[in-house]
Amino acid sequence: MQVQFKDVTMSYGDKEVLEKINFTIPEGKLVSILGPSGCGKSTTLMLISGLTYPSNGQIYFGDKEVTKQDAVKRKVGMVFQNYALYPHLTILENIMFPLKMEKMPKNKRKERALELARLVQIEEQVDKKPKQLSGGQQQRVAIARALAKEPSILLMDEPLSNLDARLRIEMREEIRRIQQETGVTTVFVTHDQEEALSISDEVMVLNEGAIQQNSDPITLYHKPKNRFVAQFLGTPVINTIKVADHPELLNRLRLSEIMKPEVQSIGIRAENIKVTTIESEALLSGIVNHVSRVGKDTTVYIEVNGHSLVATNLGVIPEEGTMIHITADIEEIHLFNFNGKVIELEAVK
Ligand SMILES: Nc1ncnc2c1ncn2[C@@H]1O[C@H](COP(=O)(O)OP(=O)(O)OP(=O)(O)O)[C@@H](O)[C@H]1O
Repeated sequence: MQVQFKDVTMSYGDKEVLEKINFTIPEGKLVSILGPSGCGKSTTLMLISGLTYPSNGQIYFGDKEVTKQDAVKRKVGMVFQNYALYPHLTILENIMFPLKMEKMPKNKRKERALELARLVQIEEQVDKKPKQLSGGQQQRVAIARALAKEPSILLMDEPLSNLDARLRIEMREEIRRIQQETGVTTVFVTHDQEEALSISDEVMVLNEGAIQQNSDPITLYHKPKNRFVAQFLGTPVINTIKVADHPELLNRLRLSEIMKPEVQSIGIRAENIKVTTIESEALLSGIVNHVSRVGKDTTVYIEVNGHSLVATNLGVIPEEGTMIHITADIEEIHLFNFNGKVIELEAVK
């Protein structure tokens, strides 16, 4: 089911949490809502579920307006961080529970629950109680239960937060597989950028009550629309260099005279910094402050006029204390204006 928000505002008392947001979640896709703590991710999910209603604006499921429709009628499935399984029921009974509420005949609901147990690969555990299962297995049960009623939309609120690092990676792949097998439109809330980028068809980045960008993961990473998105995605954090601190940059980037006053800072990701031996070709020159080697990864910290830049993919490993000249392909350099918005490269050519 397609979900659409039209000018949706949400306030708690005087506090405006979402301000006139507009987006469409296409049918059958997995869309992540990503953003820092308190940006309104869970609120957006609650508005989709119908557990809360917006202060203003409209919400549509397909062509039908559901803005003030009761949560039960919307038929959404929900999965939470804490699994919320019934401890006294077996795994099978947990999965069957929503079907029992719907008064589905017992043999049919057992058949459906077993089918879902197979889908989430928990069929060996169906006679156990939740506490006999690992966190990852319990989350599989919670997903099966949420899918039992064939929901119009599956909503997941930080479903992997309680799992350890390795299990998180395994379960996010599982969520992707289950979503693709069932084709259910899924909205996945997370504050973990890697999680969002790895499993989503589209990622919606929220901050301060506004959608910063809504794109597929590759576009989001390589073509951020503003400095917030550029800095929120990627490890290490993108290098941002203020033009005022390095006025030589504007000439070295060969920007047109019209554009020069527009550029407040530039961003270059650590993996896009390259070394050049030709000083005149360099964007900046600096002293290698520190070289850190962890396993296969080498991170180089370069001090340029009192500011530290990070490079991760230099090819050569420079010696600490030496001077190096650095550059980057023009396509990999992000130009930000004084409002933090990206200036499109086409505009400066
Ligand atoms: N029922 C409520 N009453 C008042 N304020 C609320 C209520 N629910 C949420 N808020 C506030 O709205 C803002 C957004 O909350 P929300 O839970 O949507 O954020 P979030 O992005 O999901 O954050 P987190 O990642 O920390 O869970 C926060 O400042 C929060 O304190």
